Amino acid sequence: MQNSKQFYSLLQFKIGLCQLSVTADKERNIAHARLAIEEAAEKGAKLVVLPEIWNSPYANESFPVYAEDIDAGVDSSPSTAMLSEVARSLKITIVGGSIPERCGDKLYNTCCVFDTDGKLKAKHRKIHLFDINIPGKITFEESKTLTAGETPTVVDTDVGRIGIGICYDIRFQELAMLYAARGAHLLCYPGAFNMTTGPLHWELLQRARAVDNQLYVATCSPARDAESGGYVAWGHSTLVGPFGEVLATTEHDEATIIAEVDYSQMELRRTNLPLQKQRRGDLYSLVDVQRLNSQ
Ligand SMILES: NC(=O)CCC(=O)C(=O)O
Repeated sequence: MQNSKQFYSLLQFKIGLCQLSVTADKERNIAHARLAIEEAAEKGAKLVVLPEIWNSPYANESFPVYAEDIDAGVDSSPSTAMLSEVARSLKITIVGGSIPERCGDKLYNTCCVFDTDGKLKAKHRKIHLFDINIPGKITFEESKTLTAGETPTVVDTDVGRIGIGICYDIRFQELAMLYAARGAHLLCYPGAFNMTTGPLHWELLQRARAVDNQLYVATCSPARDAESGGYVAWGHSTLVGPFGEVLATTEHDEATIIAEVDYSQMELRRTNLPLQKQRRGDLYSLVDVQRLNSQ
């Protein structure tokens, strides 16, 4: 594995995926997320992942109301202040799901990663906005309120090199390939798939990203809320291993998954099936794909 031991200390560790219930009460959501993180850490998790949009309802009307100015510091961002504080006090790494972020006159769907000192290590703004129209089933346009991020995010942490995507980002295999090429061990996708595409695509996409790139994939969804009349999330937060195997998953209710990540499995699978060496870059490359797509 590329330069692995140079920057992270844990080859094997427990990951916690907190599939949280989310309400319209932001203060409650923050306190609730904190309790779930503490519970996961108590059970031994060294890395905790939260869902997409965990401090606010997932709705275009809510994003501007719940948005926080992350760059302006802890006073203007109670959600990230909590994440930073809890990461520092528990000495864990947190992939902080996502929250609506305000920056100037723009809004983003943003994931913050905190290290064991509580420092903000990375900020990923969702690159591919979720604009979908399946008549009679689901219509949603994130682009009505949100702006797309411009930067892929790979971050070195105590628990390995992590590539970050948010929900719809998982549909774009080139992003995962780029992360793998940059030496990521684990891809984390906080995500809130829906009741139409979720049953068919959610697990399929995770397993595809994992097996194609021979690395770990972790996803974390909000728990399903079918009563409030808002967006209904599919749930099913999951950890997939580098052989495409589902290592841990759950249904749609609130739950915390604790599961084991072991990077030696990546080495094993890459030895079993040396895809990176066998790839015929002389016959095809991402540059060719981009060129053909734009013709
Ligand atoms: N929040 C999202 O990006 C949802 C993505 C989704 O449901 C899909 O089908 O893709």
